[in-house]
Amino acid sequence: MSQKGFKNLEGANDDASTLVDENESTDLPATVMYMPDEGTFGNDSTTLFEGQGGLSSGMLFSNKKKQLNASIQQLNYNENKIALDRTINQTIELLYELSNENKERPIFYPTDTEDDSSLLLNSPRAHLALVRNNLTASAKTLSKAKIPKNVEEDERIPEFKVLKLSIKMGHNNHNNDNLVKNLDKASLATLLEQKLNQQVKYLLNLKDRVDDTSSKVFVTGDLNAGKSTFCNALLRRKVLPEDQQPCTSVFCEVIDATKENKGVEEVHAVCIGCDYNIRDESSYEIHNLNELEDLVYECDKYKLLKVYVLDHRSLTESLLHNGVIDIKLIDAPGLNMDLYQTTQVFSRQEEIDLVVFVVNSENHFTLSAKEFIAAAAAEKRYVFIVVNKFDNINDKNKCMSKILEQIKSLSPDTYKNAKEFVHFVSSSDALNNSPDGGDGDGGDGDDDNNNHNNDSNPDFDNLEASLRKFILDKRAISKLLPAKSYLINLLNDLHSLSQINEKIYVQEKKDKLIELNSLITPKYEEILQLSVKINDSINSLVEKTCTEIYDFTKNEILTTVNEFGDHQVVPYEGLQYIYEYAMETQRVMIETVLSAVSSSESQAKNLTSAKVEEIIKFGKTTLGDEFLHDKVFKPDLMFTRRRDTIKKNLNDLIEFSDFFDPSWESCLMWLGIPKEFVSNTRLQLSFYNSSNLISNLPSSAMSLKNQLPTQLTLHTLYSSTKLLTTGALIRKLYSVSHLIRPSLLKKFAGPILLGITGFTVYYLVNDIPNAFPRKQARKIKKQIFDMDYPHINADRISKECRQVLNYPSRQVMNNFQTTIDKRLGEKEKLEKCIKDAELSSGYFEKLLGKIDYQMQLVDDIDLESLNTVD
Ligand SMILES: Nc1nc2c(ncn2[C@@H]2O[C@H](COP(=O)(O)OP(=O)(O)OP(=O)(O)O)[C@@H](O)[C@H]2O)c(=O)[nH]1
Repeated sequence: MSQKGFKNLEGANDDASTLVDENESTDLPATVMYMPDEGTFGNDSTTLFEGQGGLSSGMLFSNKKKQLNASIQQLNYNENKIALDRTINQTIELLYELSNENKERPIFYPTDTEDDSSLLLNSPRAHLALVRNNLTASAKTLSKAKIPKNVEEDERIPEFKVLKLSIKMGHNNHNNDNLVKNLDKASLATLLEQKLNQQVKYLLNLKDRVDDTSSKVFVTGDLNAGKSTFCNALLRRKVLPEDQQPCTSVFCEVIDATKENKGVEEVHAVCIGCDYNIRDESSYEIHNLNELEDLVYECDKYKLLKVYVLDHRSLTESLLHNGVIDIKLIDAPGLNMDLYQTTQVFSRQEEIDLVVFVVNSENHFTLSAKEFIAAAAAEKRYVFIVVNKFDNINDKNKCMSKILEQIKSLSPDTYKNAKEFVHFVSSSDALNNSPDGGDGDGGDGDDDNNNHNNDSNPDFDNLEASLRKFILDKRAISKLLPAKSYLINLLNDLHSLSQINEKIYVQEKKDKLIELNSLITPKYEEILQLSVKINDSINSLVEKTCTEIYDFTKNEILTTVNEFGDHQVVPYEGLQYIYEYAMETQRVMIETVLSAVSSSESQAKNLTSAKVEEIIKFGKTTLGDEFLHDKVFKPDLMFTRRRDTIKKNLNDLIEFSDFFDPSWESCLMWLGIPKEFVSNTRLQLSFYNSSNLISNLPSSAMSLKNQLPTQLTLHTLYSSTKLLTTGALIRKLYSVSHLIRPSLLKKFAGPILLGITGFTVYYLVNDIPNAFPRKQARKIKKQIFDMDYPHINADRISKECRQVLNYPSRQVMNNFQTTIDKRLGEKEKLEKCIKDAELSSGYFEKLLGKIDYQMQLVDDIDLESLNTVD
């Protein structure tokens, strides 16, 4: 034995009564040891070494060797127990870890069911498949797997042994697979969470079971199969009530009274809801053994009956009182009693070491029996099968082969070791053939006294011997193997689950990355770029439109104002209506300005409407269905506010001087000179205004003489189609001045002056209809320019248009933003998915490593080979 193996024992909660440490390995253990080969017990070795008892040295050596072997086996047992304990703890850690992962990122649970018909009858999954086979109405209506036929075996969805999810508790749920299949990932994750928690509890129970020095033998079977009779036959006493009618409906745990109840035979009835504690009498009711007949029916009151009995047979005969380990026999209610009881029987499995299944040889296996054996065998590997009431069978060989055939598919290991594990017996005969016919207490209390003749029931003796051998001798197998098998199954399930998840997440990461890079990111970037482009286009469209509106409004007002004064705006009715004429002229001029503004507004309105449509079209063509246009544009509501304050701000006071506007130009026009001519000479005549004359005359005085023409007549002035130059005109005036003498002047001055005055007055009065509009136009124009009216209105109209255009623009851009947000959301979601998939695949990869390590550890626990010294 390795040093390491001994170290492992340190600090462990070992079976202290049988543990031998390194220093003591040469000494024999002080306790009684069962000698498997002989079926006897060795005494204190020191006595043997001292030669007391009169044994020969050869015998002493042989005894010592056996005791050493027994000690080594015990050490092996303890070492294995510690290794199992440790693996259970570490597996619990793995379960916690998995459960936390499941909370963070739901674990994928495969739900497709496999085509069971492909399973070999003896394959590891065959028994469960068989159970399912039987559960469905017909073997042919098995749910077909969704997996394609050509998928490799290793890619098939595994059949979980331990982590199989079920929606309803209980075993008889026909539609469970289908129900589970239809669940979504989150619901499956919740179910898995519950399952993982259950497994933690189960493992903790398993640990208790491994640490528990006693062995619990669970006797179950179909209703009325003879379970109680079988237990009684093992005790060689009628302790448990037997009846032709189903009777046992409460679990009865038969315990050796010598060890646990100070040798007092009695029943401790544990009520439903109470936790049994032998030292706390309030946790149970005490009854006599003979009351058991009534107590077993009280399933509504009691959950467990602890039956303390004394077995006075020898240590080598008694199973209960064997001197090696405490054995507890649990007589369970019949499986098909009712659903609740059956479920209870199933759930008690987790706290038992060995299952003895009693089947009525007349009926063979029922459906629930098959299901129970399959489930028990999956966990415990070996199931004892007692085919009872064999005395009633005529064709015993036929019955045997039929039953063995069925066991073959239910528990392959049991079938392989049928000699050890399958027994055809008659419990009633065994009980009735005992010396006192099963009525007494079975012996005189002498442990080493073998007074009874059991040869009359070799089959039952054989069964009893096998049971003893398995529980006592092969304790490592009977006690620890179920725990090991369970761990292997659980770790296998965890391995399958992790492997599937790792594969799925690696694939998911790959798929999602492809989706991200080829679809989502380009789509997101496309919409982003499009949004920038559309934003620019819309902005420039709005800008262009507003500038256009500003320009034409300003232009419209300016043109209108500039045209004032060129002609009368209202008909002139005569001097007597001069004031009305003035008022009307002023009003019409202002109205004209206002109508120019108004026409600009309606033009702006039309243009804005067209541009609003254009902007919406932008949105529709670029965003398609994603563009939500829920606002209706109403152009009529534009420019409904008070337009301007021109009337208020204009000085409309009419002055006397407003009616007179003398000028050469107007005078000439009044005289009937064509307008074109007047406007062409306007510039030249402006030279003769006083300021020009003052500044220009002195400098050009010297050259004047040379410039004067030789002839200048008014006729020339009127008839010439050619414009007279200023110089020519002055020269002509100068030459005429030579002809005018003072006497002549004196004679003509008066009438000329009178004529001029009369002409002037006449001109002024007649020019009123033109002079007033001209002057008024100048006045209004000046005021309009002073108040910056064209700009203010152009600005106002274009601003309102901008505001209106901003609505659809904003709507389009908001829609873009919504789409961008949506795409970004999709992108981020996918990125999170990828990250999660990466984390999950990494997590499962690591977990697989840990599970593999644990599996290796469990695999290394060697329960079957025996270490001995030669
Ligand atoms: N012929 C014959 N009858 C038996 C044998 N074992 C049990 N019986 C009878 O079968 C009947 C039922 O036996 P029980 O031991 O009460 O059966 P059970 O399985 O404990 O019954 P429940 O616990 O109520 O399900 C009794 O009348 C027994 O006498 C046997 O080996 N041979």
